[in-house]
Amino acid sequence: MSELPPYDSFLLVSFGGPEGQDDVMPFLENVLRGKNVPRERMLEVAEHYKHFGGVSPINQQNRQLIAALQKRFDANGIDLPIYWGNRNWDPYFANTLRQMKSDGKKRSLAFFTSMFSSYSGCRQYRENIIQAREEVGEGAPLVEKVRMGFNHPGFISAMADNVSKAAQTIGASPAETKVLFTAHSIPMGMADNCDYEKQLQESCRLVADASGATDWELVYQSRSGPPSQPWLEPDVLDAIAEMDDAKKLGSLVILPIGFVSDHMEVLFDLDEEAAQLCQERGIKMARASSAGTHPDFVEMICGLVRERLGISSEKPALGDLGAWHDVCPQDCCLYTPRRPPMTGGRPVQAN
Ligand SMILES: C=CC1=C(C)c2cc3[nH]c(cc4nc(cc5[nH]c(cc1n2)c(C)c5CCC(=O)O)C(CCC(=O)O)=C4C)c(C)c3C=C
Ligand SMILES: [Fe+2]
Ligand SMILES: [Fe+2]
Repeated sequence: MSELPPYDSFLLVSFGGPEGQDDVMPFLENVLRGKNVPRERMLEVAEHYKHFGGVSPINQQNRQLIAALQKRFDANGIDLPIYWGNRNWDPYFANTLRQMKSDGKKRSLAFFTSMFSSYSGCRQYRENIIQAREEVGEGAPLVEKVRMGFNHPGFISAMADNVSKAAQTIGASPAETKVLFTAHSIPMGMADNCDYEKQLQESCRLVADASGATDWELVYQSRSGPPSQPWLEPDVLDAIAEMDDAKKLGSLVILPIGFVSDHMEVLFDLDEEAAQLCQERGIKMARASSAGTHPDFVEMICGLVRERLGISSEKPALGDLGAWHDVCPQDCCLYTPRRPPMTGGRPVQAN
């Protein structure tokens, strides 16, 4: 068996987003290809993007993350050039891998901008990368992801810090307010085959402990399936209304723990819809920032890279689940939709 080349590059693997009005529909066509999502939902989401000028904040946030990472790589003596590729918008994976090949890169460590394991956040990215490597052909670099960081002390402290800062803006401590953690809802057929909910529950519990929050719940947002298909619940808006009906909510902090930066879904579903609902009901609401470029989060990514480079032998993880696997098992994050997708890659392993 031939020996693997050493890691020579770092790849930020992300989702991508439109950069103007004309990009919105082609972007959404990319996102929803092969997914059982009604056309009306796609048009509804298109309106959210158009409402913000057709520009998703995600690409700019990824540029900022790369800039912050570059500084931390330099300070930590990590000598890997940083590349960036997306699933749904420019720069697409195949173009990035082509560039890496022409720069002579052979083996890359990748960070996926999803903190929790699911088909979309894990396996689908690995399939996308296999497909992109096939497109690039011989000499395309190998890509290996670092482990999931949902219980890493750096992620937990960044999230706890953001909860505390948000609570402060409404004159409370985390212990004095209700805290809702939100994550992207996914179809039950997807949730059944991965550890998404288990990791989310653990992460929320750890952030609550670290911030001193005692009254908290995990809820979901951005559901996109047809009404006939079960997705993870409760929805954030339903949860707020139900809780407030049961016992008047004085104040509320919402942390989108399932998103690593303040995406359009966060801006629309939380800063517009949830904020409006809270205003109507007289609930003091503060939305905590997602991880973004929080120094502890950036340091966490550096730590995950250092582990894989062998610079550090520690694998920090809080709570009960331990450090997640470096290499995904064969059946990791499979998705068997109730209705087969129209298109899509064959199930493959990319580690
Ligand atoms: C079948 C499942 C999903 C559908 C349908 C879906 C539609 C959809 N999603 C976005 C925007 C984003 N989705 C993101 C992440 C994400 N999406 C799903 C599942 C479906 N999305 C999952 C499981 C995840 C991973 C969650 C996570 O851990 O981050 C993101 C964030 C991407 C990132 O930060 O890299 C966005 C943005 C749209 C617009 C959409 C269409 C209606
Ligand atoms: Fe999504
Ligand atoms: Fe996985």
